[in-house]
Amino acid sequence: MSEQKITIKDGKLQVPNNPVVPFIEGDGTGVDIWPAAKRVLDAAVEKAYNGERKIEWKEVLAGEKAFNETGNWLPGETLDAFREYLVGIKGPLTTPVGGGIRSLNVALRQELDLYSCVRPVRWFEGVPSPVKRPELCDMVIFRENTEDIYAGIEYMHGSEEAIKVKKFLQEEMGVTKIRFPETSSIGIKPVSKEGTERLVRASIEYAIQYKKPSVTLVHKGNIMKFTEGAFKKWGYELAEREYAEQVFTWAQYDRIADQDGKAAADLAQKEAEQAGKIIVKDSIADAFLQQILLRPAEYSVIATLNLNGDYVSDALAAIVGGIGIAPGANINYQTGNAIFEATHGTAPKYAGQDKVNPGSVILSGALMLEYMGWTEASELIYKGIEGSISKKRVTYDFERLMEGATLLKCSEFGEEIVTNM
Ligand SMILES: NC(=O)C1=CN([C@@H]2O[C@H](COP(=O)(O)OP(=O)(O)OC[C@H]3O[C@@H](n4cnc5c(N)ncnc54)[C@H](OP(=O)(O)O)[C@@H]3O)[C@@H](O)[C@H]2O)C=CC1
Ligand SMILES: O=C(O)CCC(=O)C(=O)O
Ligand SMILES: [Mg+2]
Repeated sequence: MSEQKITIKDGKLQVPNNPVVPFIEGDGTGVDIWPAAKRVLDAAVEKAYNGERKIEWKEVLAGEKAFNETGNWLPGETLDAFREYLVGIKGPLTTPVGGGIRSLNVALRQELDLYSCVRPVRWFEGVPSPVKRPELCDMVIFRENTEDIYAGIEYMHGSEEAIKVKKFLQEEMGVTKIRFPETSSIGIKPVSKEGTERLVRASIEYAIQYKKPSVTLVHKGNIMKFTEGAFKKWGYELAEREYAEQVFTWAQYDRIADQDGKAAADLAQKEAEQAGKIIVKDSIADAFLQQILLRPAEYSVIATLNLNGDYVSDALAAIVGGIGIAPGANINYQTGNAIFEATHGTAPKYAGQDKVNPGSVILSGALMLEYMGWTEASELIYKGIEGSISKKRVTYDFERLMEGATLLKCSEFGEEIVTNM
C-alpha cells in the first residue's frame, strides 16, 4: 500500500485513514514517556474507529539520539519529514545552559515557522493543586513562537562581536546607559508587526471558534516600549481593524472614557459583553502572574510574546497540577504544519526510570488528534485520564500530593488510561 500523507487544501487539512506521522522520541525522560504515549494514542484511535483508521508512526531523529547516530543534532531529514507530512509530535529535547548548541526545540519552531505555540490549561477533577479553586483556571495560551529574544541574537562579553555592537551603540547611537560596558554581554530582542499580528489573529480566531469571552494581550510594554509596548498596540489595532464586529477592546474603552467619561465606557463594554462580543484587553506581565493566582476566572485566551509565554506556561501549568499534564502545539495555520509537544523538558534526573507522568505528551497527542479532526479518539483519551485520576491511580507527581493514591509507573499510567477509555 502506498504511503498516505496529511495535506492541506484551501486552508483545510486533508487527513487520510492511515496517515504517516513523524515523531521524535526525545532526550532524557523521552525514552519513558514516548512508548506510553504511543500506546495510549494507538489504543484510542483503534477503539474510536475499530481499526478503520490508524497512524503510521515514522521515527525521525533529533537531539542526543540524532547526534549519536548521525553526528548531527537536528538532521535535515527530520525537518524535511515534518515539512512533508505536515503534522508531527515530539518528546522533549535538552538544551545546555550558557554554551553549547542552541535550543533544538526553538530551532524546529523557527525553521518550520510554527508561529503559534498553543498551550491549553485546564483542570481535571481530582488533580492535586496548590490553589483552592483550580477549576477556575481555564485558559489557552497563544505564545509567539518565532521571535523575541529566542531569535538567539546575543553576544558574549569579551567577544569581538560584543565589542563591535557596544561600540556601535555607544558611538553611533549615543547610548550611555550600559551600566558596566566592559563586562556586558549583549542580547537583541526583535518583535515585529507581522509576527505580532499573525499570533494575535490566531488567538482571536480561536476565541471566536470556541466562544471564549476574552483575549488578554500580556506584555511588559511599560518597560520595553517599542517591542512589548508595540505588541500591545499592534494587537489592539489588529483586533479593531479585522474583527470590528466580533470584539470590543480596552483601547476602545479608553477612547470612550476620554471623550464621554468612565460611565459611558463601562456601559459600552457591558453592551458589547451582552452582544456576545469578545473583550480584548491587556495586562502587564508581572501583574498578570499574580492575577492568574488571585483572579483566574477573569482570563480566558492569552496572547503573548515568546519569553512571557514560556514563563506563563509553567506558572499556569502548576495551578492545574503541574507540568506533568501540560500539553502544547506549535502551529502555522497557513501551511498547516504543526508539531505537538509537552510544556515540560527532559527532566534528566528521572530519565530511564519509567517514573514520570506521560500525561503532557499524551494530552499533546489528544490535541494532535483534534487538529486532525479525529475528535472521537481524543475524547477517549480525556475519558481515560479522568478515569485514572478519579481512581487515584497516578504517577509520582500526583501521588505525592494525593491522599490514598496508588503510585503507578509511567508505563502503568499509560495502561491505566487505556483501561479507563
Ligand atoms: N520543549 C522542550 O523540549 C523543552 C525542553 N526543556 C529542556 O529540558 C531540560 C531540563 O529542563 P528543566 O528546567 O529541568 O525542566 P523540566 O521541565 O525538564 O523539569 C523540571 C521539573 O518539572 C517536573 N517534571 C518535568 N517533566 C515531568 C513529567 N513528565 N512528569 C512529572 N513531572 C515532571 C519535575 O519536577 P519534580 O522534580 O519536582 O518532580 C522536574 O524536575 C533543559 O535542557 C531544558 O532546556 C525544557 C522545557 C521544554
Ligand atoms: O528549548 C528549550 O530547551 C526550552 C523550551 C521551553 O522551555 C519551552 O518551550 O517551554
Ligand atoms: Mg518552557
